[in-house]
Amino acid sequence: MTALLSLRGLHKAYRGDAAPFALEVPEFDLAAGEALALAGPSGSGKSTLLMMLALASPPDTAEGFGFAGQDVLRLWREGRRDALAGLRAGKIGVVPQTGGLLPYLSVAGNIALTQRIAGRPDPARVLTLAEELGIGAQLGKRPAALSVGQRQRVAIARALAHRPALVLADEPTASVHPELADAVLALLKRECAEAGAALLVATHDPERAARAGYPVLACVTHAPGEDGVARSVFTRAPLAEAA
Ligand SMILES: Nc1ncnc2c1ncn2[C@@H]1O[C@H](COP(=O)(O)OP(=O)(O)OP(=O)(O)O)[C@@H](O)[C@H]1O
Repeated sequence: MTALLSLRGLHKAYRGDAAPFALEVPEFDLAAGEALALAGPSGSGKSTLLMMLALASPPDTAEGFGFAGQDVLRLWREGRRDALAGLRAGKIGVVPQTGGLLPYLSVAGNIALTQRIAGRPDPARVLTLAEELGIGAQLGKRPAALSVGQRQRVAIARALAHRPALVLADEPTASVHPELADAVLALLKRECAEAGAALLVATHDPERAARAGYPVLACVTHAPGEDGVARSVFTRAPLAEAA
């Protein structure tokens, strides 16, 4: 199995405040089409990791950062922000923790946004995703006229609309009613599986993720040591390369 995403020796720290924090990822591979939940308590670095995987912020140091056949580390080193933005727009879908929908666009416009940015308009897919996610009747509305759970499903549809290779969801059930949370997680997993997209879901609720069928990778957290830095480590054995 070849890795879609491959991280080696990645390190990111926030030092400038009263509670310095460092994230370490010694090894981490994710295969195309694979789903995984990243679990850790609040402040353990899940969002920090997802933002690096979304190519929105660089690691401080790393030995390797490969994604979709690209050397992301080199792109950051060479300041190739255009290439990073193109990779992000074409191959990554993000479901934010809350919000993120554009209030002046309709539901249909919001879902189609990732297609527009990727340069791959596909109105039929917007309709299909909306139907599958149970928001087909809401396409003409603005986000403000939707329930919180419906908005979350619009964000999921938008993250999938341009057929990304990788979907990153940051606590996608955080603002959803507990009764709906299991369904949202299952639905996200099913939609990604059908689309062949790899999926990483950050969660502080590993039991819920496991119930929805996700393998769970829990981070190891270390309280501040003598240097005052709290550390989190996310690690996972590398994938064996296909013969
Ligand atoms: N821009 C920043 N500047 C300084 N420190 C930051 C910054 N962003 C995050 N941190 C710190 O990094 C640590 C990890 O934060 P992060 O948001 O990644 O955790 P999380 O696991 O996603 O938390 P939550 O579950 O509450 O969303 C926290 O201690 C946080 O205060």
